[in-house]
Amino acid sequence: MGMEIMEPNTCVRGCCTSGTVPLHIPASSFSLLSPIARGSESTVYDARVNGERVAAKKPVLSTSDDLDKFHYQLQLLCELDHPRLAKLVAAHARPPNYMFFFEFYESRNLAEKLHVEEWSPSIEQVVRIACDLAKALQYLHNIGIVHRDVKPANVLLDKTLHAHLADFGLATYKKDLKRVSAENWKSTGKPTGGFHKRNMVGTLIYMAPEILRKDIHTEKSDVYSFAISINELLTGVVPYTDLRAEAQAHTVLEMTYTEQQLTAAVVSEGLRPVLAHPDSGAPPSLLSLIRKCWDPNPLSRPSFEEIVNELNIISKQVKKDSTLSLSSSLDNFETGKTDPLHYQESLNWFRQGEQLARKANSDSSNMTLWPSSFTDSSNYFPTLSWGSFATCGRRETMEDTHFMLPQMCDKKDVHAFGIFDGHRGAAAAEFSVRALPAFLQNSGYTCSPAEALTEAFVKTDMAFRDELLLHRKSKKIIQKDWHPGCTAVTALIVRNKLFVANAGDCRTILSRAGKPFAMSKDHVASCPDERARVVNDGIEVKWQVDTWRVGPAALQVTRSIGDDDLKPAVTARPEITETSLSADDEFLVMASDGLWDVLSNEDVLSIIKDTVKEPGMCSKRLATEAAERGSKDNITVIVVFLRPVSTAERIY
Ligand SMILES: Nc1ncnc2c1ncn2[C@@H]1O[C@H](COP(=O)(O)OP(=O)(O)OP(=O)(O)O)[C@@H](O)[C@H]1O
Ligand SMILES: [Mn+2]
Ligand SMILES: [Mn+2]
Repeated sequence: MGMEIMEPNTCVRGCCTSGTVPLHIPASSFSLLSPIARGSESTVYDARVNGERVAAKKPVLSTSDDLDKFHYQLQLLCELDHPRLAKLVAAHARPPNYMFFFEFYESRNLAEKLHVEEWSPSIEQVVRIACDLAKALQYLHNIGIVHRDVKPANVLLDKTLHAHLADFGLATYKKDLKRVSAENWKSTGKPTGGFHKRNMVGTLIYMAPEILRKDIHTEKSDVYSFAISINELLTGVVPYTDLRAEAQAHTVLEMTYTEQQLTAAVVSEGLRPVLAHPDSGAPPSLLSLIRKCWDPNPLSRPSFEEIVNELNIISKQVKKDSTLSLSSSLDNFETGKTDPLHYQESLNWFRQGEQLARKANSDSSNMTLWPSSFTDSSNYFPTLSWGSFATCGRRETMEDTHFMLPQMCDKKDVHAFGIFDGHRGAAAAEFSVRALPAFLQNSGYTCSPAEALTEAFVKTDMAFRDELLLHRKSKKIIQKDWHPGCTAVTALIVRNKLFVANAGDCRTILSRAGKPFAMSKDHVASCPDERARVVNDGIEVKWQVDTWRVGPAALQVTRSIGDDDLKPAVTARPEITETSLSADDEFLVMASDGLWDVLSNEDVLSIIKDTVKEPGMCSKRLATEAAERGSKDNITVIVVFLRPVSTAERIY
């Protein structure tokens, strides 16, 4: 910044000196613009010094103790010179203005980057930031300084996303800490209350157990905070707040730990934040390093010298892996876009489901789908005609999908129909519409129709979630907290038997002797049984806005395919109903909730009664009616006539 130094370059007391940093720049050379951050002990401003952008940190100085601290910090800052530390470029250390001026780091602090911007760094970026931080701390420790406030909010990122450790408000020479403690022990035989207050500093969730136990801060306490911070960087989750994580964090939330309870759990029960999952793509060596660094025993934690060495090895490994996986993922990936932000949309989920379906059905030649032993023999056989209609309605995007497989596998008495209603995107619905019929067929060679339906739902759900995980790992999906799902209903007719499998709030009804006969029940959180089941499986159900909703995602349905943030409570296991068809059964209507939101079962029957008896026309008429009655959702309808429709009836 090439600033002129005015001699003597000292603070007002003469205790701080520097050969390179001007310590009393004239008031005319700087201006404070807007505040960036307001802490309890200081305010940080966006500022200019000689026209250049800097961050001005103006401490609150209300007591002489505060003034002493300012001088202590300035002395310390004047000694620092390392590229991975926030750089002091000037100071004003004379009344009436006491201020530090730092080089400005454009990409904000790591906490904001993660939790406000929802940045999801690649493993390479994580390792690089970990290296930056470790080097900064290694340097500090080598010159006898402990930082005592290592946390993402004190890690500043520059334009290139390199990290700079900042905030030396609590940094101190180790020798000073030792001296304080020795004095205290000598005079009273025991640390005093005031001593506790002064020394138990930092931010609770990043504090090592020994600090929580009110021991002296050592280099190894910084190592602990470093580990908590790096894990936060890997997971994107603020320590102890993850609603979705199981086990440990769960208990924290459910019991709404107070600070005291959290302290007790960290100190005596060894509670730690949930470690990043290996599926996140984090190399096991990095995870094991984090675990070593947050060991309860400070002496078992590695030093920063060891950490830097280990990170260098990990970094090389990660670079090698990423060049390998990049080339292979490009091979497999045929769509044109290369911007990772668009991967998620450009993934073709229909094709993903289809490819899987092909794999599932590789060796099924000369096997029979549901031999007659699976269904009772009866003289009645329905005569089918079918049609469908699907509309986006007032929504901008279509997240419903459906399939119709009459005469499945060329069996003229086996038919399957299904509707999927996607939420949080169409991915799950697109995947399932291709995968589920394939799984159904595959299980149909060995299982009963009801078992095959259950298997098809469960396997589709698992396959979809595996697929998601895979793409998250390969970074084709980088959006955090994207947990697409879909509800699903499938009707399977095997000879004279009708089986309906349902998970969610699509619905299937039968017109039986002129009356609606429900073949499925809506799985929504407003249904007490379902609500109790979900709560029992560990996910909270709360009344929000207008209805009962499940988990942080505030889902209304209680069963679905996908939604991996709510598994296993929001199960993909369908409820299955079965019935024997007879001459009383006129038609079957299946539809997504866009229809049922505004039409009752009775409405649907009476509309069909008034419509030309052609299933495609009936479906369209129902959807149009629902749209006219104000449905705001996507609407998909399948109508299947189960009896021959006379020409007269057809024309109406
Ligand atoms: N050099 C800088 N460039 C850009 N932003 C900065 C810089 N220094 C500080 N900030 C911003 O101001 C925030 C507060 O800075 P700092 O941590 O130094 O202050 P503090 O008052 O000690 O905060 P606290 O004690 O609450 O952690 C940082 O998290 C960062 O967002
Ligand atoms: Mn800070
Ligand atoms: Mn601070």
